[in-house]
Amino acid sequence: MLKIRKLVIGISGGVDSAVTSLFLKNKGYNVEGVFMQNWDIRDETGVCKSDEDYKDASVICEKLGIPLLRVNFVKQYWNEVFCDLLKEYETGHTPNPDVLCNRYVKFDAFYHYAREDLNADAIATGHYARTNFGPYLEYYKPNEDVHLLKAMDERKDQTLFLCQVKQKALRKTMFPLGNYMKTEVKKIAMDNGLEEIAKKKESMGICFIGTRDFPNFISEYVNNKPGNFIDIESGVTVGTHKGIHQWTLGQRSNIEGQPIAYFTVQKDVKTNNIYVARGTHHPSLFTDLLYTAHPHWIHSRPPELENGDLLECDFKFQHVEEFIGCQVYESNKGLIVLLEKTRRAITPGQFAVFYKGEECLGSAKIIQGGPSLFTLNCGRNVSNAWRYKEKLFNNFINNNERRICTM
Ligand SMILES: Nc1ncnc2c1ncn2[C@@H]1O[C@H](COP(=O)(O)OP(=O)(O)OP(=O)(O)O)[C@@H](O)[C@H]1O
Repeated sequence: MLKIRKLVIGISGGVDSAVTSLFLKNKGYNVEGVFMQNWDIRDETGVCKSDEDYKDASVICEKLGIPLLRVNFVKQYWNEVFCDLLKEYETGHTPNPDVLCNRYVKFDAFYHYAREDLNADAIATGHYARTNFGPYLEYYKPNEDVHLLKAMDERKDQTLFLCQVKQKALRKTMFPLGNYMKTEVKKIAMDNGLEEIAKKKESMGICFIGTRDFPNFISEYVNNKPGNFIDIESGVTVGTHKGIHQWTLGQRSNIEGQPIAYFTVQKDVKTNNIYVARGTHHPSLFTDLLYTAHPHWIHSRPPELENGDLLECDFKFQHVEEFIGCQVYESNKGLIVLLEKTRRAITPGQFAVFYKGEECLGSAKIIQGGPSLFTLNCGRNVSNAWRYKEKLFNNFINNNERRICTM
């Protein structure tokens, strides 16, 4: 067990951290709140959402009798999260800033600030996640590493966003909401004088965009480089666009003057061309293979990989989607992941997140999707195409080539 003389909680002004604070206060901890300011640019209406959230955080803390500090992490957010985001968009990828914000800001800058500047023994957040050290670190072991576990509320589970967090901070973090359903949390807030906070609209999407549409926002930071939309089947140019950073894989490409619904399939950074396909279920959008960069394992490298075997586990790369079984093979450039079923729009820049049962093992950034059903089917019938790909994969594994294969 960890002796806790002081605990610092991240208070965002939302219902989850409000109820987390209430729980901690009721348990008698010496609690101090920190509101992190990660972004200080006003949106086009002159509003800085951070000011409104800080006001709510102050109301919560006043009600619960918790001192609150407003701490500026704008520099860390800009350098570690936003610059990476711009770089990713410039190279045609679609990043996940929430994952990086957790890794570099909440579970690094904030953690170190709490530990070193505020002398806290541990931190707490309102994330829906669990660890094997327990919601209040009651099973903390000084000589053991911690495992990250899914939340009880599977719909709200936020382990996907915590998939790059480092051991050091995770070992000393409490997630008091891990065993609660979101509906229960809202009810607790309502029953404890936090009605206004409970009714507050949940923040959706990337916090700093404000009410602007995404293409307008991103064009303020990334230079437009016009290119063509090319029909992947016919090779015919069907329209033009202002830049590959404005489009993401699987997204409907609203091509001017085109009555047909086209969807983004592939981007070519060299030519700025975007390949599009007709219909949201077009086979060029589906693959069951992907390549990633080097992984980050939350606890330790899985024993299967240590032994040079395939790791069988579950995969997910978006919060809303279902888990899917997969086989993971490690190469010297990263991971090669073969999915049990095809998945739509495997998007470079997003994180492939791996689970075994209730445990989130870790994650790796997707570099590239494998050949699509459309590519495989060119000149072959479907079952032949599957056999062909299986052969490629098996050859690859059997030859134990320690390089990324380019199929
Ligand atoms: N600006 C912030 N300042 C301090 N802590 C924060 C801030 N933003 C998020 N957090 C912490 O991270 C947790 C998860 O935040 P996130 O925005 O991902 O989820 P959320 O469900 O909207 O949380 P909440 O309802 O508390 O706003 C919060 O509960 C809080 O503890």
